[in-house]
Amino acid sequence: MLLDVSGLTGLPGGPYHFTLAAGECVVISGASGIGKSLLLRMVADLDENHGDVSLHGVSRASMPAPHWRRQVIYNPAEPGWWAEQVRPHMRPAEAALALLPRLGLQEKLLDAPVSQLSTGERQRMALIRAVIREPRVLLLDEPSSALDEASTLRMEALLAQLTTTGMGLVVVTHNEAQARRIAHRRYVMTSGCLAEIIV
Ligand SMILES: Nc1ncnc2c1ncn2[C@@H]1O[C@H](COP(=O)(O)OP(=O)(O)OP(=O)(O)O)[C@@H](O)[C@H]1O
Repeated sequence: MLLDVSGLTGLPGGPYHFTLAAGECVVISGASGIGKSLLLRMVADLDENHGDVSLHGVSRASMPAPHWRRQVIYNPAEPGWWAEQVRPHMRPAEAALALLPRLGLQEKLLDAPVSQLSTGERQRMALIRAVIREPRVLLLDEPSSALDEASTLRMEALLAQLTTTGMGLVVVTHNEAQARRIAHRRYVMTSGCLAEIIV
């Protein structure tokens, strides 16, 4: 199993259990405020949490936190940026250049200040920023919340291609049509547990 989450507890409650295979896209949905973002943050080890989380059978507890976070990347709906321009965030830059047109973004945006990008442009740039780091698992929190339909479909096509490389995706979305399009398996989060639903 690529990712195995067992008995995970923390601020949103729990214990939560779920699995993710290599090349799989798992969608998590649930009521607003139930704790989906906090769950993803716990998996990425960004907030205090307890439980067993492993990657390819290797326990998260056995590796330094930065090593875990390079392999399991959390991408929030409204990502943070640490430099003024877009380009310094893009390493390696060549990989970013190749992905820009896939998401309908112009190359000149790399040299724009982050603050001048539209919300949807920032959201797509942040996805590229995460993808080019080649994580084994990408945790995506409402990745198309700021996107129009055409951009959403382009983003979904990229996600599908990523799964063919073996990357595992966990996607939180409120968009039911999107969940049906992209999910290999689905969970619904209710207070205290994740229930797998048949797709
Ligand atoms: N750092 C925090 N400390 C305390 N409570 C928090 C913290 N962050 C979030 N919460 C609360 O925890 C609950 C779950 O938040 P979370 O953002 O995970 O919900 P969500 O399921 O992702 O919601 P949505 O679908 O609206 O994005 C909310 O009631 C939120 O106010």
